[in-house]
Amino acid sequence: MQSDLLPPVIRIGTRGSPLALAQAHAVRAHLSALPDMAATEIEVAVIRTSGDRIQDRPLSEVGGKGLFTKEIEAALLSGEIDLAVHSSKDMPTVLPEGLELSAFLKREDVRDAFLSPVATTLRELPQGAVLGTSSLRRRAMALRVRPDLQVIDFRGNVETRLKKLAEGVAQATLLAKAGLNRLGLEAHATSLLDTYDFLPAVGQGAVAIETRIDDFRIRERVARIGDEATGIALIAERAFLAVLDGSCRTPIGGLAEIEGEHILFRGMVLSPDGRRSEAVRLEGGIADARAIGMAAAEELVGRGGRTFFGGD
Ligand SMILES: NCc1[nH]cc(CCC(=O)O)c1CC(=O)O
Repeated sequence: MQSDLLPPVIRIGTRGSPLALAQAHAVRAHLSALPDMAATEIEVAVIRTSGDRIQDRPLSEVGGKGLFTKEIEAALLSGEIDLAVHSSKDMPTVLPEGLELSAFLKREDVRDAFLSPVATTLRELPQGAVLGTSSLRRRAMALRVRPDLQVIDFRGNVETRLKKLAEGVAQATLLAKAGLNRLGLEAHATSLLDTYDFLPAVGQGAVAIETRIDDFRIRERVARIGDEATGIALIAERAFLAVLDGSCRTPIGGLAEIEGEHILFRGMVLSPDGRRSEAVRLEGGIADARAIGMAAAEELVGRGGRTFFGGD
């Protein structure tokens, strides 16, 4: 079984933000607990991405999701690193040839958190209050229930956004509860948004592990630390997103919930101002996860037609 042996050192590639590092270290801890990893040293290698460099423009204008993954995926393909750890929600649906998402850690809280020094919930914010968020989905979802809010762009990592909120740049912001939890900052959440009012982003709360498809030794280890229900949910959600992704400027929410052999999928597309929205809900068996995600998206495309997807 010589060929199954790992090199003495393997490298995990990640972005350098505190959240990304926390996620990479969580994967490292899971891997090093595997019985046959005792003799392998696992390093965490920080890779700076274009998304980290571009700080002055809204990301939706400069090219979206791939910006946070391009350099990391190049390092993975070249063998500089052996696996990459990402927030699933930041991953494009199409990966470079030769790479795959082999596993997901057990999903954290999927909900968005509401953070504000002046109100307990989104609904209780004063009339015309300023909400800081750079997410098209959060903007549209918030405006759907509070059309009076003034939404301003709020870039930067989680800590930067908390600082801006403390400085009064905005009266409220929205952040993934999962990210706050992983950073030990959960006490900053004022309240949590119910997924029935406010659908999370596809993949929210799930840490993805990307590997080279032909690297069987690494894939086999990574598969052993993956959570099966999370993987099934992500198949449905990413299939949903892949059908809709034609327009990455469309606000989209999507969530699959797994209960034993059963899957419940809910999805929504919105106009950027939140005035129009279309929701879908489909359920079935987990074996049909991909088909359910795709069917949900096709249903929305059929109903929304040109209104939401690139039409005028
Ligand atoms: N876009 C940044 C990003 N990517 C993943 C998370 C949170 C962690 C997760 O969803 O797993 C965040 C921060 C946020 O949206 O609050």
